[in-house]
Amino acid sequence: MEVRHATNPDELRHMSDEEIRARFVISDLFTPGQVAAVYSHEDRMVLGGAQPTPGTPLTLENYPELRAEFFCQRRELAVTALNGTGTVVVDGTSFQLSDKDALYIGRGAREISFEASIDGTRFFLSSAVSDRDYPTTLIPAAEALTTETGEQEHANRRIVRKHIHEDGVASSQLVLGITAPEPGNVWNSMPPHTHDRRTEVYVYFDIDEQERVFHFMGLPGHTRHVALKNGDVVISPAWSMHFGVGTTNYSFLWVMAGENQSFADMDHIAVPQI
Ligand SMILES: O=C(O)C(=O)C[C@H](O)C(=O)CO
Repeated sequence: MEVRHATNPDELRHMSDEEIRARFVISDLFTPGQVAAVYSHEDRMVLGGAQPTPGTPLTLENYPELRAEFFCQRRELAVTALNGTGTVVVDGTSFQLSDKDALYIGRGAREISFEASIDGTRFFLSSAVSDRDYPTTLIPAAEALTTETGEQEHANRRIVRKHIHEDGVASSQLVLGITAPEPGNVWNSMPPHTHDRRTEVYVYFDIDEQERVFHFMGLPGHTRHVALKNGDVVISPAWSMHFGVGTTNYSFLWVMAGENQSFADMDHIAVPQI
């Protein structure tokens, strides 16, 4: 498993475009027939992708970097179907996931495998260290806590769906949801914000091959951007703003881990300060 180190905000200003991508962007999580994972020292999150081909299940391995007896020995894990339909089997119990459903898997689960019902099914994996055993629970997209935010005149009207959150399925650290700008709207997470108590990771998806999302990061007054394609992941350290604009409509999964689980605990940055 690749290991990514944590970053000091002062470093970002001096990093080349290539160094920024190498530190914060993960572009190769989804390969047919494989599970891939990256360990980030930002709040010790593990981010992964599983893309099984129908008829050939994949198993989550116990990566040596974890120095654990099994992956979830000290960790909780969220598995989200970005696209497609499939089954996640946890210690012999099967959970059916379709488009944008999430499965919370509590600490202590030993055997985890992924099966696809259709070609192109992609499961995104996000994991954080857990201090308790919470029950494994399926959160269908239709049961996510759904709110609408933003304004058409700012091209940022969007639907925010919260799957794992403070008032929903219990977890130790993970908070997870999926946001989709409404048709004709392209900006996300505006006005920008930081939350010094949590790392946040975005996965952009539902994007055609010829389109891109430009994702901004950094401190107010010192932003950098990365151009992202379908399935790309970007890590935002707790100190970093995180917002983006697409050349088209798109969806993104966001997942946080850290000191607290309070979605509202954020510091907004006014647009002129960006
Ligand atoms: O579009 C939005 O606004 C979001 O989805 C915000 C993310 O959930 C986020 O960055 C929470 O910190």
